Amino acid sequence: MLALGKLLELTLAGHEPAAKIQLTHEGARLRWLAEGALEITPPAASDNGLDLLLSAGIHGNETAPIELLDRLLRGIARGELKPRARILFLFGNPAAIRRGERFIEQDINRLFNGRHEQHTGVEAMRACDLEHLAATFFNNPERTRLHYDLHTAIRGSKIEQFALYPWQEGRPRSKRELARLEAAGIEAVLLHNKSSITFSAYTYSQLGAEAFTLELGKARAFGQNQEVNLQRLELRLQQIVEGCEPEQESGDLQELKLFAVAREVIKHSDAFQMHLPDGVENFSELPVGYLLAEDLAGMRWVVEEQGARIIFPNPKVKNGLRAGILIVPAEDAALV
Ligand SMILES: O=C(O)CCC(=O)N[C@@H](CCC(=O)O)C(=O)O
Ligand SMILES: [Zn+2]
Repeated sequence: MLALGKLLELTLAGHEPAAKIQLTHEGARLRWLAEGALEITPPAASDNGLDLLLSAGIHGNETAPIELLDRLLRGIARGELKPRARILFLFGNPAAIRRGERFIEQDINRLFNGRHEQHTGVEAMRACDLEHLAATFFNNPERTRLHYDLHTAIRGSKIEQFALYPWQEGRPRSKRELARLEAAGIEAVLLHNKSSITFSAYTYSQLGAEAFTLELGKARAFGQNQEVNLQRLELRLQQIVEGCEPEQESGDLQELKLFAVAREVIKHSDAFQMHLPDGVENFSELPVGYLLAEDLAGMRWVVEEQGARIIFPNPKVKNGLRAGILIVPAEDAALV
């Protein structure tokens, strides 16, 4: 196998490879760009015009997606997977991956769309670097641009694998991309309804990519991801890499559940309290009238929406950040 196929090993060791460029027997080029960043260029004659950004480890303890990207990259470096797309592999937060922690100083997935400029430290610098790497990769608007930012969640979930679809004023959602996610085993999609400061929101709104955050199960340490079943996603990613996806069968998205954001719960102060049991799962339903959270000055979040569910409840986030999202089923999402 080509040594650059061991990007994860290099990243975990904090090593820079001696040779930055290597070629497979078939002529695909692997180029190391920076820590945790490797670009694949297919032979010109096979290039199908897709630019595919695959990122994982934006949160350092979310290891199942990191292992998945490692397998894909090794397959390419061994010549078993023959890429027809340009690909950028990114391990998002190397310092946090090495420690096995969500972040070192602050959540890097709240520092995109320029937010890093207001901060200092390891995550702010890395978010700036990731924006540049992604912008340089997606620099040709004539090519098709697709970004999957792969995550696992802090807690268990009633719906194990789901996607979050960023928002941009006036931009329609792609039915084709939703069908692709459905074929990859994704069970539900949450449609954001305002701009955000996550990595996928940046590539979607600033770089014109179709972009998704994918939540794939519960976060566990390296080597302990047997319960995270990534088979369908892995197969679909292999097919996208090789440009051999089966024709999109269904147009009706029968199996895919769509949700919309009803409200984001923002933690304003240290007085913030969330009234949920410790082990509550993502997508748990909450009845109308339920007192979900309280904060200073008598601020209260009471559920008013029929069919409301909670995802990502986390009262430990820093003040000013999202401590949970109240979602509702979305029936009439505009898709093209
Ligand atoms: O499990 C949790 O509480 C958080 C899981 C997670 O990291 N989710 C992403 C979602 C990003 C998005 O909204 O697209 C995050 O919070 O960064
Ligand atoms: Zn995450």
